[in-house]
Amino acid sequence: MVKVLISDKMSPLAEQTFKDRGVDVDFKPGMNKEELIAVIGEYDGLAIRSATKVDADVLAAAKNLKVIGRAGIGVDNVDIPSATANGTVVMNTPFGNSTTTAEHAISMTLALARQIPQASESTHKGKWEKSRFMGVEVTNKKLGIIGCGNIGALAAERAIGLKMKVLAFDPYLSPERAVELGVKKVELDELFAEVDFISLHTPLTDQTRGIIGTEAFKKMKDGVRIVNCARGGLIDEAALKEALDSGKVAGAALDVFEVEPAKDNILFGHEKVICTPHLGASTTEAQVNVAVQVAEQLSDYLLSGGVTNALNMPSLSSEEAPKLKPYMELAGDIGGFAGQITGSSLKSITVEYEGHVAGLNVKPLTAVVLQGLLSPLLQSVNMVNAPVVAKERNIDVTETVHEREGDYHTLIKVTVETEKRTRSVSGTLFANGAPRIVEVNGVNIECEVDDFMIYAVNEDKPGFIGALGTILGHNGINIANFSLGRHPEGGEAVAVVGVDTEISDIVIDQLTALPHVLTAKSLSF
Ligand SMILES: NC(=O)C1=CN([C@@H]2O[C@H](COP(=O)(O)OP(=O)(O)OC[C@H]3O[C@@H](n4cnc5c(N)ncnc54)[C@H](O)[C@@H]3O)[C@@H](O)[C@H]2O)C=CC1
Ligand SMILES: O=C(O)CCC(=O)C(=O)O
Repeated sequence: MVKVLISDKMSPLAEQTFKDRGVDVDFKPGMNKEELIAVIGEYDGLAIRSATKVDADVLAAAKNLKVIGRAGIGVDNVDIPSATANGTVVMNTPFGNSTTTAEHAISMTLALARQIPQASESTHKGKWEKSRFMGVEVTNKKLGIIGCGNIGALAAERAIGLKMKVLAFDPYLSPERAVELGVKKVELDELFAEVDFISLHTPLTDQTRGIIGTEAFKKMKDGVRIVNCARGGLIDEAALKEALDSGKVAGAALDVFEVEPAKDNILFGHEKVICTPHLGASTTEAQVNVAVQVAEQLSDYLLSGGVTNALNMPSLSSEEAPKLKPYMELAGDIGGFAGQITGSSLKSITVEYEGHVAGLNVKPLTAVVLQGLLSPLLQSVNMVNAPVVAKERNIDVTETVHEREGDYHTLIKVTVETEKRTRSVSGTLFANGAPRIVEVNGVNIECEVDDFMIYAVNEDKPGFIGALGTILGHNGINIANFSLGRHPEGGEAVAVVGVDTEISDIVIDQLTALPHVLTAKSLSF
């Protein structure tokens, strides 16, 4: 039975959803790093919110961890490159809390405009300070949205409903989408120069870290108000304090902080700052959404191989997963075959899909081909990290889909180009779903894939098969399958032999020493 750990506070519906799906689940929120490291090895899945930090140390201990699910959007608390290297899929729930977070940003904007938290505190103290809390209207004011994705767009729509004029800076926002939303797409400097309110909605990345800092404040209108319900590191907090003290910024509403949990912060106690403790996603509705979604996504992956909302792997629905299963085996076999017969450094890999397979979701198959191909050459390659590993090594990967049927009703062909030459391996599935290799380097063959195999290329001259059988016999090696093919008579011939035991280097040397043998290799699957 697969086992999952929920290591952050989460709606009880997450635990219930796992149990309903037949997944063994432990709910242990509040563990420190050492406690997590001590137990993580037991689990196949990990469901988290933002408190659990899944760093390289945790992942190094996570020997069985196949999937991490973030019940929420931001995954900056997960070391995705280390997870990828570990073969661990990282998923989030990208829409479950977006409405709630957009509503929080709008609430913070209005609270900032009318100083509601400060006025509330003063009134509770019996001060009745009517003249101290003079506010500003938001109607007809300009709001600058930085990051106009899911939440930014929802916030923009709501601000337009409040009769604000919305400007948006987002390099990935298309002009058409801007028109559809009713926002003016602008460059960042124009946004800074024009707006009365700024609301941040980007992820925290190397490009967005400190996007609001000393230089940005210089470009803003005096009396600007800033709302951050995205991530703490987007604003340089020391620079914000200076801008608030100087009066450049009239107020800031912060849900997120550079260091969280924020128990101590230079902005705490500032009369122009209102704060919430990372409550952007904290509504009953959002927490039910993300808890159920994360439990469903993790269960799907662990039980059926379905991949939804993964950040480091192509998506694969639960309906597609069983259809792809036999192809996964075939793709791994073809990739493994091509990788083992390829000696020198890879320049490019082309994966072609023809016939039935071309109608399926081939992205995960390409990942498995790459895993098979790269595994003989590199250590620690898995289906999740194989595309990244190929890219890091400047290997061009091309995926081509031909809807037409060729000689086979379904075919995967892998062509590998190295510095020295080009090789290819093709395979099909028989009606019973059994994988068959049907072509190697342009030579038609037909062989099953056994655990141990010999691949030999020889000049097509009489006597080779007998000599090969003799060597294997003398070494006590039983032949399970034998497939032969050749280029036009007298050219190169290919022999692929399935055997019952692993082939030693000594046997390979004996085969290579045979007259007319050009190559002999031991393969294992
Ligand atoms: N306070 C809270 O509790 C919550 C905070 N969040 C935060 O909100 C962020 C946004 O969430 P979504 O809108 O769902 O993400 P999203 O991915 O839909 O949108 C992010 C947008 O930022 C844009 N972007 C990326 N780099 C940019 C840059 N350098 N400059 C300007 N725009 C850039 C992207 O093009 C994208 O459109 C999340 O990454 C998360 O950090 C999300 C949920 C709850
Ligand atoms: O889980 C939470 O409360 C925080 C949500 C959040 O920041 C996110 O989804 O990115």
